[in-house]
Amino acid sequence: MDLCFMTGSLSMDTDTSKREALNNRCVIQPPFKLRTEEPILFLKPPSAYVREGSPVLVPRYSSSLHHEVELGVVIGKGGTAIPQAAAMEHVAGYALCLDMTARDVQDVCKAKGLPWTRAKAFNTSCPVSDFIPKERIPDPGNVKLWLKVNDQLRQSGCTSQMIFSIPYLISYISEFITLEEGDLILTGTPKGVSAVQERDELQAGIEDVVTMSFRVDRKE
Ligand SMILES: CC(=O)CC(=O)C(=O)O
Ligand SMILES: [Mg+2]
Repeated sequence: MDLCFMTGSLSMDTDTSKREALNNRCVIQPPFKLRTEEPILFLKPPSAYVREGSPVLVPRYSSSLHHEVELGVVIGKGGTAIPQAAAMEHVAGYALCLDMTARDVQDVCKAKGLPWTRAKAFNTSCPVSDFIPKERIPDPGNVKLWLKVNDQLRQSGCTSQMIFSIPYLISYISEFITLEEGDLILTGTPKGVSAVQERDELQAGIEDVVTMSFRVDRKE
């Protein structure tokens, strides 16, 4: 998997009418001003990926590392300006992902109008499961995700609550960033994000499709 695109800021919502209205729009229209209802995007580099067996590291500069469980969409066929109608043809499959976020740092960045790179893109900030072939999730817009910390359920939600559908996100991003095979798009997290501590055990899953676990450690 290559670059990791993240969609953020309240990416899941329970207001169906708002969701439907947004998903019917796919092209950025001039003037090129970010509308608040557009997805907020940020990037994670390949060094953010971490696989089971290796720990998630709390950055030295953070005292509030949060978990965000998310469905990741793996691009199989690249493209530019992909129409929503064709978007799913570009999907190879999925991965269960955690968008680990240094919330204290993100709050400072938000207050100062700075980018979220230090809060979201540090080493091990993107734990990922094994690749899940597309056929194993026939309806990615309606799967349940969960996350436990030390066996306590913290997050439980359904991708039907996403504000932005997967075809919309692929179309939206590819308008200005060419998507490439292996890119991973994280689609937003359900409610319940909370802080983790050194030595915590994180477990997450997608229904009966996949589970994964990670231990939290502090960078020496
Ligand atoms: C405020 C955030 O960190 C947004 C985000 O990443 C999300 O999944 O929502
Ligand atoms: Mg997130």
